[in-house]
Amino acid sequence: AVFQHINELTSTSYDFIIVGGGLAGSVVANRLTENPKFKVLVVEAGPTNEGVLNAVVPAFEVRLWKTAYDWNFTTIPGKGINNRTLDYPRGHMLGGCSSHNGMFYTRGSMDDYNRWADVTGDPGWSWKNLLPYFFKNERWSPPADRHDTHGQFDPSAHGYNGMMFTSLPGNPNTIDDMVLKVPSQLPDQFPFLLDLNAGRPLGLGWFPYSIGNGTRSSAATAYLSEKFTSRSNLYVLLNTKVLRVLSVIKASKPTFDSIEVDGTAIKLTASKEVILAAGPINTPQILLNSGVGDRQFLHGLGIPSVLHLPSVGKNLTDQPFIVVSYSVNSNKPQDNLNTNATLQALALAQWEFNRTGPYVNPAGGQIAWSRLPANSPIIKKYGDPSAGSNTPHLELVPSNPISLPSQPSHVGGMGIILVTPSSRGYVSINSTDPFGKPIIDFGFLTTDFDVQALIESIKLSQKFYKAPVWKDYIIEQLSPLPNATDAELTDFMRNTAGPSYHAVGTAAMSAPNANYGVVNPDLRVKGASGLRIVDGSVLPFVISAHTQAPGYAIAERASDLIKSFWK
Ligand SMILES: Cc1cc2nc3c(=O)[nH]c(=O)nc-3n(C[C@H](O)[C@H](O)[C@H](O)COP(=O)(O)OP(=O)(O)OC[C@H]3O[C@@H](n4cnc5c(N)ncnc54)[C@H](O)[C@@H]3O)c2cc1C
Repeated sequence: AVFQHINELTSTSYDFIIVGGGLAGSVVANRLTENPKFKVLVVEAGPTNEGVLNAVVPAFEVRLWKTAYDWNFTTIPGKGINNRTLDYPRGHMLGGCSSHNGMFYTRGSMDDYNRWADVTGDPGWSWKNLLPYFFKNERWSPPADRHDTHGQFDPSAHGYNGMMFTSLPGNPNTIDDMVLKVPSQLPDQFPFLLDLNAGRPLGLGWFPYSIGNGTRSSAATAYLSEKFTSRSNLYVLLNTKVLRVLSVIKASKPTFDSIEVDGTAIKLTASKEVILAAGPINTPQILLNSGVGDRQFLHGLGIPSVLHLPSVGKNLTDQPFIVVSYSVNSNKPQDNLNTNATLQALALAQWEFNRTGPYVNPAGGQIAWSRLPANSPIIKKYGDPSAGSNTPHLELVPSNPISLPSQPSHVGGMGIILVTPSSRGYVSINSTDPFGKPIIDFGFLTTDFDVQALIESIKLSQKFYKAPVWKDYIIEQLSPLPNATDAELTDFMRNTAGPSYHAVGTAAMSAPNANYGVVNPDLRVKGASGLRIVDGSVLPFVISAHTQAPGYAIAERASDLIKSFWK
């Protein structure tokens, strides 16, 4: 059942308590309660996703930012980005970020997973062994407009019986045909790639969204719909913030068995495990508030140390994002959608009528993923942070033209992500107050590799728009200026780079005998009992893609690990 307030709970003791009903927490809650013997409580700080139109209409995702459905984080001034602070939205509702993300559904490269298996010594995290878990998550479905998708994906790379809908873009974008001509005109830089999720994402192709029947599919809609929350062993408590995880010492180890929540002295207990799934920003914050982290640091703040784990909150990774913009010739009505209220009303009416039209696409239809060449002087000089030769360094997403009141013509261009950054940051706290805002610094552009690779990406995007197909479309490059020097491009990036919202790594997995890391490959916290972490914070490296698909695979596998541990 779903409860709005802690006073509604009829019991304070459970087998498992899951902290955070976000992407991973929803999956684990669903899978654990497949076993009727497990009594599971999910505690989610935010409200329900149900009935929230902006979490349903794919194109409305950004309308949830800076609302009560968002944690509204802000980073501290970043050294590599000219001391700018950045807004950092995170989903504050059932489904977590999966209820308000961009819905790109990308797995990354097989190398990403194989490196992770190597580093942790657990082959279960390899590409081959995780594939069944991707399939358990994915239910491939027709696009909203039911267009013929032949030649737009590889059927063997997808799951058809999983929990969450995925589909190719469901409404034509005005630049689709031009983008798709680039591979034949510039085959060396941008070869056509049939499927970006088949393990070797190098080239240009269509990408899927977590959308089914023209609506957002999220961890909440897929794993915590009424069909599942009506299970008699599943309890979902909303609007309740967890402040700390609590332990007792057993056999000289901290054994976690309960949680402290906002606004009540009631302690909720877990006889088997507390599972932290609060996401890569909040999970380390809760750990630090609970005395799990670097002992000396916590001592300095006046927090009694429960478990000395210096890696908590370290290794924060996200991928820097920049935009190269152009003025473009565009005369399609759809390109005025962002400013024309009549078109917007029509688009919403169409969506409401039969879940089709421009509002079924949150963004573009294709991605070009590219790798710096093996003989690149950047790699020679600074090393290669990627996981291997199947792995892209750069993601280029050609963007649909929009009309801007400040510009006489439409504006289009390229969103660029450095998917394999070598910069790292941290999440921390600066007081004993569990309600305090976390300190967040991504360390963006603090390594030479990142700066140089992004300079390269701008040049690559310029090559992209040199393909003959763009001749009548591109008017001029607006920003950065087309003839900018490398020094000017560096300034441009430091002044404009933002996040991709793909935070990971702050409670990283490592081999059981490693002298760093927060969890073992089975996701149990090192040196403790009764505490597991299942969310994006356990990723040791960011995947060379967007992070929701790996999040689902982690949570699906974690559920099996937990089930077999308690068999
Ligand atoms: C704006 C945005 C756009 C994105 N776009 C994409 C995309 O297009 N494609 C993609 O693949 N990925 C995207 N992502 C990333 C992806 O959504 C995340 O990687 C993924 O959701 C992380 O899952 P998680 O389980 O680690 O955390 P979350 O999904 O963030 O779940 C954490 C949950 O814990 C809850 N919580 C936190 N603290 C507490 C507490 N103290 N007490 C109780 N509950 C708590 C939160 O409210 C939340 O529900 C995007 C993310 C954002 C923010």
